[in-house]
Amino acid sequence: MTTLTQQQCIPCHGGETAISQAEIDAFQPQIPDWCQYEVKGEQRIERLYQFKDFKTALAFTNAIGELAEAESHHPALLTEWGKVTVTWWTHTVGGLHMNDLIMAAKTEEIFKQFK
Ligand SMILES: C[C@H](O)[C@H](O)[C@H]1CNC2=NC(N)=NC(=O)C2=N1
Repeated sequence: MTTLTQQQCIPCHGGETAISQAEIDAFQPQIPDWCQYEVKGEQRIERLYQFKDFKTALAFTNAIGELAEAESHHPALLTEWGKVTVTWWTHTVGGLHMNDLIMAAKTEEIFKQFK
């Protein structure tokens, strides 16, 4: 089993396929606080992070934005007072790709710097 944080995202240009539920289940212990759900038939993973104020939530949002640009894989981010909801899925596969699991694990690493 490879460590998600040590992997890099691959560019998705279309033609890639979604990962299987068995693969998601195998990696889930590395991202235990993320929940998987479906929107219009597409799988996504999501986690809510909590912060002491809006400014810190915004700084975390920007740090995740920097990560997204560095890896060319981009989340949905909802920033509120004291909260950021991070959602990962892959538009080009219409569901979950390894990129999403990698990015969830890397999001966890960044959150450790905000604790
Ligand atoms: C070439 C580049 O990697 C692709 O356009 C990326 C950009 N960021 C992306 N982010 C997400 N979440 N899904 C994608 O399919 C996607 N495609």
